[in-house]
Amino acid sequence: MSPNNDITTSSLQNIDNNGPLLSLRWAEDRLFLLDQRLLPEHIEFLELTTPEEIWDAIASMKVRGAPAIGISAAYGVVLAARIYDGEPSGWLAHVTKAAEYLATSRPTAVNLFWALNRMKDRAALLAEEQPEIETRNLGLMAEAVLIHQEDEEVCRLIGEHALPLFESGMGVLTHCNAGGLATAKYGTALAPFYLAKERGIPLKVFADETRPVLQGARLTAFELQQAGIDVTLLTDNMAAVVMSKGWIQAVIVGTDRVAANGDVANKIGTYGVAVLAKAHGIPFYVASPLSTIDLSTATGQDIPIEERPESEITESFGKRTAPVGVKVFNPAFDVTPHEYVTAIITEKGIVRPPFNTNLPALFDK
Ligand SMILES: CSC[C@@H](O)[C@@H](O)C(=O)COP(=O)(O)O
Repeated sequence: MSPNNDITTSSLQNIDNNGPLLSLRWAEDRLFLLDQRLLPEHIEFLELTTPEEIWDAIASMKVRGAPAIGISAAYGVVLAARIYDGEPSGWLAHVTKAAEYLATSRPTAVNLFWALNRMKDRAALLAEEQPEIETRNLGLMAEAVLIHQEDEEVCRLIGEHALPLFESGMGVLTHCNAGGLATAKYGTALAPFYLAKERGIPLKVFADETRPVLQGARLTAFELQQAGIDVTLLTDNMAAVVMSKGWIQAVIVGTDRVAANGDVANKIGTYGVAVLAKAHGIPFYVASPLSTIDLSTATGQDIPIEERPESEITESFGKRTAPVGVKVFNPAFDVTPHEYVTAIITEKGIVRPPFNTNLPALFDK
């Protein structure tokens, strides 16, 4: 069934003809979450009302992409607080425990911990200043909404800073999905493509399909096509050939965590793309909100890399595609060493090497 035949009433409210499909929406005391596992075949929104449901949606990648999982987890804390029916003296411990539980859903994207820390800090202040549980819960709600709204603005700014890097007619390769679906709106790596479209600047986007769970094919190709952006889908092993043909003038990807020295964790396969870009003299850009920069992690070697179930590799296209019992290695992310990164584009502007001094400077401004 084509996606357009399958759009439900609730999803229609999320489609704005000039922009991307929104992956998250808070309404009616619940989180409406676009189930990204079902794309591009079905556009279906889940209605989540408990922290356990949010934990499961993050762990099973119904919601994915660093900023989107941070926002979802923040709403998870709101839902946990609303369930609390004890004395005001136990409220903070309950909320903190819920945040710690939500933090166990996925290990690599630092936005998850960043958002949960913000919620915990807010909860601590509210517990100090507000005697009423209801007022505290409203305060937590306001913080989650702020995290959500700020992300949209941050993504738009990343797009504004990145756009001048791309000239009219350029071919730009991206890996995984760092688009509107992975964020509140616009995305990080895909934000300049939306702005280019708005301003009539033609770009040719090449999307790697991104094995094993195909975020490039299912999500990036889908959302760019929906927005009328010129996108060509490639399998991951075609990146070298399109670069050698001279079709790619830049690479831009998102990230799950940037270490203090500029090493970048992103979807498995990103490192290979960066090495290929260097071999072909093509700039390799990383779009990253400040919330994804983790100065407390010294280098990429210190970033925890999630390993996902073997079935993501042994079962594809709805059937078994590898022998039963074969050994499998399935890391969800890799680390691109900073020497392959031409620049990191943030909401505060473009950061170039040396990253170990230029990244901390971003937080002083
Ligand atoms: C703006 S999203 C940045 C990253 O989170 C994205 O590139 C990515 O690697 C997502 O991985 P996923 O496993 O789909 O959550």
